[in-house]
Amino acid sequence: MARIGVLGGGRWGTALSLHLARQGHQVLVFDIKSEVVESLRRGQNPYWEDVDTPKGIDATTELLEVIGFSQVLLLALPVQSIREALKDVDLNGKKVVSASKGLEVETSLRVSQILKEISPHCEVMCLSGPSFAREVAKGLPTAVVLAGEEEESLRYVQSLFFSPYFRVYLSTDLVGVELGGSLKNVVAIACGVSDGLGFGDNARAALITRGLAEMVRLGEKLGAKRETFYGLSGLGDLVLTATSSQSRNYTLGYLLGKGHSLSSALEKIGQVVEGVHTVMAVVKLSQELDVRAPISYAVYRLLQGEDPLQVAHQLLMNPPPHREFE
Ligand SMILES: NC(=O)c1ccc[n+]([C@@H]2O[C@H](COP(=O)([O-])OP(=O)(O)OC[C@H]3O[C@@H](n4cnc5c(N)ncnc54)[C@H](O)[C@@H]3O)[C@@H](O)[C@H]2O)c1
Ligand SMILES: O=P(O)(O)OC[C@H](O)CO
Repeated sequence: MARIGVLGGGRWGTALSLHLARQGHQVLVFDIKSEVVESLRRGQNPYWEDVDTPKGIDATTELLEVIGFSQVLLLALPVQSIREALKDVDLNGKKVVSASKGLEVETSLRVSQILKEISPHCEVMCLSGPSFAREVAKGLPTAVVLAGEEEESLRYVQSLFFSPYFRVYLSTDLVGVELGGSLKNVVAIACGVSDGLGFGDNARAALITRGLAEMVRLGEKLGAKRETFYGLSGLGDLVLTATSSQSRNYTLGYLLGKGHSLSSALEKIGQVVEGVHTVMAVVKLSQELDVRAPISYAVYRLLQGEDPLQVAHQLLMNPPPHREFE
């Protein structure tokens, strides 16, 4: 049994807390929203009425209380809030497992890089893969990957999460696992737009495949291993997110394709949509590194308010015919 602090009592932080408490761990959740904290303190999860909340979960609005309590810290905050939220705390010597998926807009950094800037001697791992919060909360079968640099820590954290319905595979490609979970959100927006425009199943399959190629091109330039993108945190999460109306990123794209403005789509969803921010960093990185990223550029232009049909036609028509792999 371990003491696990969870930073962020949103859907993902809560689903993982439910799972960890069911494994017999003691969980303390931190969130800025008092209604989330109060609900967890009453023994009720704030999001899913049909999911029982096991004993072993407490919650607080005091960040330092969670840091002091935890043997392992699980980070499930929206990526753009991480630096500000953690700027005054000392995470040196802590094992931090990031479950957030995205890049920081200002710096284009991954979560592990942000954490290392804040506390250079913390040990960061990343838990990622195809995993909708609601399904994990309900205890439905899920497989994810845990990446990090220290074999012993990976095995320890794997043992904390592992259960018959929550399989955790290990990887030493931290860069690739973080990038897979971040970049797939942008491709999922594109697939949602395509479906919203009524382009059909062929178009979505093409976008997923060419989107994966785009993720690999950028990922390799940033130091990731190609094979990681064909695993759970890459293709696995891309397929899940780009084909399901449970995904906020896909839904955002779908609403844009149906003619909603960005602000009205975001308001309708009312939860964090990481791809909206990550695409800014992706466009900047692909320019700096001279990587072809037509799908990400198309998403970027859409989010600037350009007409979805026009952007889609340009995406399809602009590139001259070329080989599939070159
Ligand atoms: N929901 C999923 O299915 C899922 C699955 C895997 C990964 N993720 C990732 O998890 C991260 C969080 O997503 P979510 O679905 O939980 O979002 P959410 O919109 O459900 O909740 C976000 C939570 O973060 C809290 N928060 C925001 N800023 C904060 C701060 N400074 N301090 C403390 N709390 C703060 C909010 O109060 C809210 O409770 C994202 O990076 C997302 O990509 C989500
Ligand atoms: O709802 P989304 O689009 O943020 O996706 C959630 C998870 O990343 C799925 O693995």
